[in-house]
Amino acid sequence: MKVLVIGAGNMGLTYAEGMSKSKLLKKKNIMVLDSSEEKLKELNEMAHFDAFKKLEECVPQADIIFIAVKPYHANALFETIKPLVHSDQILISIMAGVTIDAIKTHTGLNKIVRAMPNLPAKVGKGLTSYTSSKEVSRIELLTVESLLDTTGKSIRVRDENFIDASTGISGSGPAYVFYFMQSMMEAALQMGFSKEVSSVLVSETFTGAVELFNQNNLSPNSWMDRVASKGGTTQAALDSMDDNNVSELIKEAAFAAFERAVELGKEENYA
Ligand SMILES: NC(=O)C1=CN([C@@H]2O[C@H](COP(=O)(O)OP(=O)(O)OC[C@H]3O[C@@H](n4cnc5c(N)ncnc54)[C@H](OP(=O)(O)O)[C@@H]3O)[C@@H](O)[C@H]2O)C=CC1
Ligand SMILES: O=C(O)[C@@H]1CCC=N1
Repeated sequence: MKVLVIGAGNMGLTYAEGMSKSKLLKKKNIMVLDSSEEKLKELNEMAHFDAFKKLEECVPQADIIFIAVKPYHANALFETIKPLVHSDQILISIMAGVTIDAIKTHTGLNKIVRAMPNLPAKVGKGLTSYTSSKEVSRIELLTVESLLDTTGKSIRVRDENFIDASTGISGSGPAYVFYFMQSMMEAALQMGFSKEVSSVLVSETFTGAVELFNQNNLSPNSWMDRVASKGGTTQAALDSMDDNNVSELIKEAAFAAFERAVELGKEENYA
């Protein structure tokens, strides 16, 4: 089996590296293509897969084509690969918003997997949701799943609406966590801690809290209760968040990402 990754940015390169480390595929069976000259130079220096510049040299020999370019590059790319593809190929897209129907129409392919990963894939802690067109067989889906799992965990969802929804939760979600971390680090700096100490205070707090959550069967609300003493410091912070409607604002933000994913799919030029 040969896999071609098109677009060697944050996510594409992460998947190519995940697949190569997993030993699922030999080096000669992982092909990576990027349009940027600078990126190609980097790719050529990496020993664990073959780098390509021209689509015609790699698209026809791929069994699985993994598309990891930005949505606004999708249409131009689809147009160029259309004459090079053949109906047995499976196309996996991780592009936000780009629908299975649009991919079918613009590439002529029918075996489509739409997936939504997230950036922790870079350290093997990614979460990828995926769904597929009916033309992808069960056995093919198992192969796809094993490829997605090379960067962390995967979850199969019922339909594309849940891909857009998971974009609002897990796909964009790491940025919400970083937003929270950034604010806490700024508060620590204002309290007089150095940058280094602020960073340790905040990152260890996040790591520890997530570890507690993962190792037990309690809801975040129950954990909040265990941190907060009646009339104490945590309650003062939680009251301040409630007074400022922070919970509702976070939900609104997640829905804004979800709605943007749906909207991107309708625009079809993904601008
Ligand atoms: N970043 C994230 O956290 C997540 C991203 N995604 C999705 O993943 C996709 C990729 O995002 P990300 O990795 O961040 O993007 P990047 O910009 O990091 O990577 C995309 C790469 O593709 C190259 N490229 C553009 N057009 C073509 C083309 N026609 N042929 C080959 N290569 C091309 C780009 O080159 P150049 O820079 O020269 O344009 C760039 O190197 C997006 O569609 C996004 O929606 C999904 C979940 C999470
Ligand atoms: O911001 C974006 O559109 C992409 C999809 C999810 C994360 N990054």
